[in-house]
Amino acid sequence: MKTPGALLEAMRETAPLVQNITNFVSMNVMANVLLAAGASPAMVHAREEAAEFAALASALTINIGTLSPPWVDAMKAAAKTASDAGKPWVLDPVAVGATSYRRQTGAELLALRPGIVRGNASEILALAAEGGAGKGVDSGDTVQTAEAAARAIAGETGGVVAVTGPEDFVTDGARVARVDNGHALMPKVTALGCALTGVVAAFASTAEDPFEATVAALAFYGLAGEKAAARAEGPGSFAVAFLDALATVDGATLDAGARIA
Ligand SMILES: Nc1ncnc2c1ncn2[C@@H]1O[C@H](COP(=O)(O)OP(=O)(O)O)[C@@H](O)[C@H]1O
Ligand SMILES: Cc1ncsc1CCOP(=O)(O)O
Ligand SMILES: [Mg+2]
Repeated sequence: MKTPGALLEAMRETAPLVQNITNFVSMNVMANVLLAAGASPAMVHAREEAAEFAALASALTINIGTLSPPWVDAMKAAAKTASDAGKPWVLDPVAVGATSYRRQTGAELLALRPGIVRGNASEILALAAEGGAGKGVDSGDTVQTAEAAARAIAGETGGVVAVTGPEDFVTDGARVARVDNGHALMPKVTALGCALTGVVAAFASTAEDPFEATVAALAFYGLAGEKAAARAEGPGSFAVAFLDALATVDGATLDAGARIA
């Protein structure tokens, strides 16, 4: 078993190319977060090229935050290419419970068996068809309430499911972990969940075990949030300090600061 810090260093050594089919809100934030963390982001979503690009990338993220039919076609084609090539793809089911179109698309993407799903508690509940009290993109449920839903999704996909919030929960159906890093300012900056999904993909692209990769990515991200909050006066200065912290946290710092149970 590798430590979270070793997985961070391994990711940085290759600076993996992470393709993101993501929402308009998140594109800039996510690209900057991935660069600061040590990966190489590319936002490529056109139906005409998304699958071709997925063959080049080391990992793929699919985010339904601002979906529309041509994008969903591209998501499915890219997901299939990544799966066929044995590359990790991570689903971020943004606001999946809000509308019937999102519920249907979420179910179709889940049927393509993402290696990792990362969402907030309301999204994981809705993706498992267990309701959820989401308010648009924001969670209205506790992480604990969504643990059974996460296990059910992992059983369905054979992959890893991460539920994020004040304390994150990760399962692959057999193993479970809880990550207690993070700060309450994180949900006050838009797209930090989306950007986290990219960081999870980056870790997964260079780790052998997607469960360990997910846990390490969550601890890294949460620890950077804690370090940024110590310097911030509010969400604005936090957002800037967070990028700096992502670039500054190294393997040894991560192993010393990770709170994983
Ligand atoms: N109240 C909180 N305290 C500490 N960390 C949090 C809190 N809420 C969210 N986080 C962290 O923020 C990051 C994004 O998670 P989350 O807000 O659940 O995603 P989303 O933006 O998709 O809803 C994760 O690293 C999570 O651990
Ligand atoms: C505000 C908003 N609206 C559609 S997608 C999006 C961004 C959601 O980002 P996150 O899930 O990381 O909070
Ligand atoms: Mg989100």
